[in-house]
Amino acid sequence: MTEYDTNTDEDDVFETQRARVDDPMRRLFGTYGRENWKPLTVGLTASIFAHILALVPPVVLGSAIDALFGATRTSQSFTLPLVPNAWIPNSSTGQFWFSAGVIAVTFAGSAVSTWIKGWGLNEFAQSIQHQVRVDTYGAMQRLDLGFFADKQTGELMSILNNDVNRLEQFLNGGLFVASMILTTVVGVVGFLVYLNWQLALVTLVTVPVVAVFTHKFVQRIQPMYSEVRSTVGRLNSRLENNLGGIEVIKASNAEEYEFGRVTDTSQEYYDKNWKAIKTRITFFPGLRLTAGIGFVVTYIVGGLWVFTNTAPGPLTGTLSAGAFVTFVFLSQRFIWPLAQFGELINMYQQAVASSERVFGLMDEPSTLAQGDDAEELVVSEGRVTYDDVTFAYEADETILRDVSFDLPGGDTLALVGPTGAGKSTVLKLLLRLYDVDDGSVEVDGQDVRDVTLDSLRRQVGYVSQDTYLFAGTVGDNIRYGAFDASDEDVVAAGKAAQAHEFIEDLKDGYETEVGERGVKLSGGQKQRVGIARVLLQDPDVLILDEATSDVDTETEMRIQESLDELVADRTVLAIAHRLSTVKDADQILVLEDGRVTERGAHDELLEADGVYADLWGVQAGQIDSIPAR
Ligand SMILES: Nc1ncnc2c1ncn2[C@@H]1O[C@H](COP(=O)(O)OP(=O)(O)OP(=O)(O)O)[C@@H](O)[C@H]1O
Repeated sequence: MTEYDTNTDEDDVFETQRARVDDPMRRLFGTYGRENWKPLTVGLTASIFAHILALVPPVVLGSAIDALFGATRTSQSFTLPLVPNAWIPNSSTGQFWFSAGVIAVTFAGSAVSTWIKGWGLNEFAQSIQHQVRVDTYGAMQRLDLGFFADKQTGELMSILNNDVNRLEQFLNGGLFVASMILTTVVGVVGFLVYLNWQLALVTLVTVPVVAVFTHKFVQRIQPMYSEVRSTVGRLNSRLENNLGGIEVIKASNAEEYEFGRVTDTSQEYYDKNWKAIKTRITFFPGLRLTAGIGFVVTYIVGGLWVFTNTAPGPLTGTLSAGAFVTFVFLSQRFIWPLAQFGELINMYQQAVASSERVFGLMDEPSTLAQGDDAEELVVSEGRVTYDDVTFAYEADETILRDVSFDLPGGDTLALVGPTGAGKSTVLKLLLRLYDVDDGSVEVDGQDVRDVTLDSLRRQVGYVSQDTYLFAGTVGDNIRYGAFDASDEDVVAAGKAAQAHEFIEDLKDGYETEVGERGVKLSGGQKQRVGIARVLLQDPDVLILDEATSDVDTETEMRIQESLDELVADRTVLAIAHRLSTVKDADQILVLEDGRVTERGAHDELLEADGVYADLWGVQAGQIDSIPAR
């Protein structure tokens, strides 16, 4: 019995998703199974065939003992169940070679069938695994950011990995075990009853013992596995957090502290797992003992029967030596499949839980679904209009209230305001990462909710404060989003973003790997790669979340130059931290607690002597802190 999977079922954060799925196994087989019925049929047929063939040698041996190897061999002719007598040679020597041939052919047939079974069931399970994973990822990728804000990456990864893999395990291993149980138990028990129903009853005495023993074992070990699974979860998140925060650990000189925490969590896993292992390793000897008792009882009863030539106790009739040998051999064959029954039930339950999570995620509705009548966004001028926009992330916590502005094409809007005022939120609504609760956001008179997401995001570019780079080359990262761009275009974008020089200085130029999340580049370099990326996309409207991070004066200048190149001739909405961006903006909007409290051009706002004048004073170094108002 294998150790069960290491995913947590308890405290399931996907409770809501799971609850909405009815009969997930029917859906799994109905949707994905149906498409892959050919390898399934081939695999199951071959599996059943292989198991039946494996039962043949003991049967042939039994017949051979009675007809060929005993002292009385002339009195009984060699026969085989289901084989016409006409096929069997008349002479004893012929019969001997015939029986040897049948056994050899059976083994060869069993080997070929096992190979075909392996091919069929693996092909079936792997194809479904692939299709389910890709479909789940596709569905997940379409969800809005609110969903991702609520769920941890590790939790979603566990669906895409553990749950999908668990389905594969069930579809391959589970179906194999099911076919084995069915064929072997039905085949063996049927044949034993056919051979001698009375001795069969004696042999089958072990069946309830195996069933009870297995049931008790599963009952005991299940909670232990649950504990193991949750400690694995804790260990994983500890390691994930530590590796992600390795810089902070080093900078805070917390290596020893973290080493201790990892050691404790790992020790906890060790203890729980060892407890489960101790129980698990008693199961197999216990099963062997039960099988042994069955063997001994069958041997004694059957042996006495043959030995004394009289039916022992209340039993009646005769038993030949050959039937006895077949009996003893076959009686061992159904113990193991029976013991696997508990495992099968367990695998099935796990597969149900996994497919509920997988399908639940697939069915998660996106609140940003695009309507069937969504049209392409056609940008002519690039005018951006917010009309009384109200928005909340959580139902009862309004973040933006009645935000309105009208930004003519080609103009720049600077959003300023204290931290948490809602500046980023305003911009996210233009990209339609979230939908407004009230009011509207329009580009050239088209509501962003009425256009296709694809056309919107193609024409509205976004430079974030912290450029996310994907593992890959610098060139790949610049090309991201404009995948067909030529090498020349990529270099031109690099040059325009003032990034060409440093890229050329890298080991392999544009082919240099940037490492995970671009760790091999500095903050300023990453930003310029991000700007080159957006330059290549050439959007009409640009969202700019300026970085606050301190960079040296030269980098600052370079970034400014690349930004100048970027914002030229585009409509720009910026969260501005650079004095120049704010000062030169056509409109400045001061946001406080989700409301627009001041608006106008730089000089007008300075004159008004409000919050903006204070913010400006602090930034420009004219005053030390914002005075209380
Ligand atoms: N995904 C989210 N779910 C719930 N609340 C959020 C989410 N994102 C932001 N908020 C909240 O919305 C408010 C506005 O956040 P926002 O990021 O728009 O502010 P900001 O003005 O851009 O701040 P900063 O200048 O610090 O970046 C904050 O109170 C924040 O806690």
